[in-house]
Amino acid sequence: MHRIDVKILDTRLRDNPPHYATPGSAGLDLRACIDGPLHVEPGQTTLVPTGMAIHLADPGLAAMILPRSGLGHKHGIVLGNLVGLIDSDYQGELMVSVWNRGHAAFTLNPLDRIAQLVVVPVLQVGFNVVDDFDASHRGEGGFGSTGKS
Ligand SMILES: O=c1ccn([C@H]2C[C@H](O)[C@@H](COP(=O)(O)OP(=O)(O)OP(=O)(O)O)O2)c(=O)[nH]1
Repeated sequence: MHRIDVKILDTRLRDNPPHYATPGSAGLDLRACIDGPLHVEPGQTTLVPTGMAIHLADPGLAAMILPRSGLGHKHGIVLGNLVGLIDSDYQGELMVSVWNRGHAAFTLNPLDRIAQLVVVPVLQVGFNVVDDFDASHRGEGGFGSTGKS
């Protein structure tokens, strides 16, 4: 198992340090470290602190912030950046861009679980600049080019 360093920046998280909800969870819940209720109006995007920082350190790792499916599906609460990408050398507080894409105002309360963090492996590659690629089956076809009768 990989182990990464975590800083708890908000003392309210000390009683509930980061842990996966179940042994099979892929996502670590991120909580809204806000001082009071925060109303997010339809169409509004607001940056919410999570009270924690991670340092992945290994360039072979990255983390992604993803929406919670229940919040997104039932309430339209998703991410203003769609996906947040956390670099392995980032050491600042994890921030969540909360976007209310729904039609009703939504209230976030302190320590609500607002998004989830997934740690993923990353391949760092070198780029060879070429004039032509080796032939491939697909070539340049895309955007629905397959499966036409
Ligand atoms: O949802 C997010 C997305 C990013 N970050 C942090 C971690 C990430 O490593 C850093 C930079 O993110 P990104 O590279 O996506 O931002 P940018 O807009 O390209 O700015 P920068 O010039 O800082 O790279 O911001 C978050 O806390 N939450």
